[in-house]
Order: sequence, then C-alpha cells, then structure tokens
Amino acid sequence: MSSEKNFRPLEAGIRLDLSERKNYGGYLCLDTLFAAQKPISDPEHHDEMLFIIQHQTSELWMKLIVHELNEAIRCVQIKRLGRASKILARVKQIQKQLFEQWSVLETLTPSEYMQFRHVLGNASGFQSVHYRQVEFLLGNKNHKMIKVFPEGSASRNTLEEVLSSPSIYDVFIRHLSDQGYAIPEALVNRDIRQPHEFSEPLMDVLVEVYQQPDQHWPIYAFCEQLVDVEQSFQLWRFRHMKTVERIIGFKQGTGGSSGVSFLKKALELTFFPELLKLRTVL
Ligand code: HEM
Ligand SMILES: N[C@@H](CC(=O)c1ccccc1NC=O)C(=O)O
Repeated sequence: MSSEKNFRPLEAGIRLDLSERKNYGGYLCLDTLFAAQKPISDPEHHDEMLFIIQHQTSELWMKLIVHELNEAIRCVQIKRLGRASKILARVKQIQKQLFEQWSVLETLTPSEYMQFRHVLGNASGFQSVHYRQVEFLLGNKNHKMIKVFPEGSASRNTLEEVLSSPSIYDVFIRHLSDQGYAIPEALVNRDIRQPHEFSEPLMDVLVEVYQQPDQHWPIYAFCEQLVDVEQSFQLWRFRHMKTVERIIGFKQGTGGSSGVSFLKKALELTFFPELLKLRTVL
C-alpha cells in the first residue's frame, strides 16, 4: 500500500502538459512577483527579507482594499446598498489580515533593525499610494499628504483623482438625501477634496435610523459595516504605532516626521464621526 510507504502516487488524470499562461506560475505572474524581493544591505542582512515581504504583502492587501472600496462606492451610487455592505464585510476581513500580520514584524528587534535601517534612506510609509488611497476613499482627505509624490508622476495623478472623487461616506450621504432623509444641501454639495466634518443634522438622521433599525434596515446594516471598517482601520494604526515604538522608540522617522508622536495623532482622526457620536445620544 502506497499509504504505508508514506507516498502518494499521481492519478492518471493529473495534467502535466501545461501552456505558459495557463499554468500556476504563469497565471499568477510568479516570476515577476518573486523577482521583486531585492534586499540592498551589503553584506545582506538576514532580516531585510522579512522587512520587504511584510511591506509587499501589506501593499497587496491594501491594493485589494482599494479595489473593493471602489466597487462598494459604485454600488452605493447605483443604490445597491446590500451588495455594498457585503463588500465592506470582505474589506473588514482583509483588514483583519493586515492587523494580524504585525505579529510577524514584531519579531524584528531594535538591534536587528538598526543594522539595516540606514539603507532605507528617506523611504517611508508616507509614500504608500495604496495606503493614501484607502484613507481618501474612506474620507480622510488630507491633500497635504500627496505632496510627497512628485508632480506629474502616476502616483500623484492617481491620488489627485481619488482626492477629487467622492468617498464612501460622501456617496452614502448623497444616497440618504436621494431617499428623502433630511440632509442639508450644503453637506450633499460640499467640497469633496476636504475631509468630512461633523454634521449635527446628519447625526440626527442617523439617530433616527438607529432608533428604529427595522424601518431602515439596509441603511442601518451599511452604517454598522462602516463602523466595523473604521474600527479595524484604527486598530491597524494603533498596532503600527506600537510596533514602531518597540522597534525605534521615539526616534525621528525616515520620512522626516517626529515618529511615534506623529503616528499617535492619527488615532484622533475619525472617518464617520456621526456614527460614533450617535452612540452617546441613543
Ligand atoms: C520597522 C517597521 C516600521 C517602522 C519603524 C515604521 C515607522 C514609521 C514612521 C516613523 C512613520 C512616520 C513617517 C516617517 O517619518 O517615517 C511611518 C509611517 C507609515 N508607515 Fe510605517 N513603519 C514600519 C513598518 C510599516 C509597515 C510594515 C507598513 C505597512 C505598509 C507601514 C506603513 C506606513 C504608512 C502607511 C505610514 C503613513 C502613516 C500616516 O500617514 O499616518 N509601516 N512608519
Ligand atoms: N519610517 C521607518 C522606515 C520604514 O518603515 C519604511 C522604510 C521603507 C519602506 C517602507 C517603510 N515602512 C513604513 O514606514 C523608519 O523610520 O524606520
């Protein structure tokens, strides 16, 4: 018996004659993917590979979040709130991966990191296009953050475009207005290149929704998905800050900021202030 030999024989049907694009590595472009881990420390520091792969996997997950959020925004625009909620449930699971992933980088000690930090120059997370896109799509429109991307570059153009497009909250507020909820005109037609600011009338509308969930179910369910996404985002920011603290303490960042103190300030930002504040009023 093969199982006694601890050996699994191939079955006759298993394909061995595969063309380039239709095999595993070809379809997934693994040659390109695996050619992209290029440590630059010399002699190569063992832990630089961890640093690179941690960032690359985060970038891939963030790329997917951007993809999903764009679709969620489109769904709200075409009044498919149920599908948008389902997409946000997926975003939340991706965020969970991003959060859990910090545990891998947390095995990097300060002594190890300091042996290759100098090779990073002025590179920093400030220059992550995907991260900034996610922030903008969720409504944290800080136009100053795009200045780190050279004018005319593809990244800068992408971010300019996202900055000038409605966030998920903007399209949701418009949807509420279209459905007859009492949303002030000024809020519906606000300058969407600016961050959303707390609106008392919007909160009043949302309080109504939360007081009678059954009367407003799709909206209520969507709101709770937004709160989940916001909370997951904050958890990511917090764990990034704590990981940075344990690795570089209160050193300045390679991007030129004060480091941990600067990262801490982001914890005070909120995407959907009315959704958080209404809990106190209920
Ligand atoms: C040793 C690990 C890390 C350290 C010491 C670190 C440190 C920092 C610091 C100090 C900043 C502020 C900008 C600066 O002055 O440099 C920053 C920003 C940032 N980092 Fe990291 N980081 C680390 C890992 C990561 C990882 C794995 C990611 C995942 C992609 C990441 C994403 C970001 C992002 C997106 C920002 C901008 C945050 C914002 O605008 O609020 N960082 N990081
Ligand atoms: N800002 C980090 C460096 C850093 O983490 C980093 C460097 C290059 C590419 C991505 C990075 N990640 C996030 O900031 C530091 O100050 O050590």
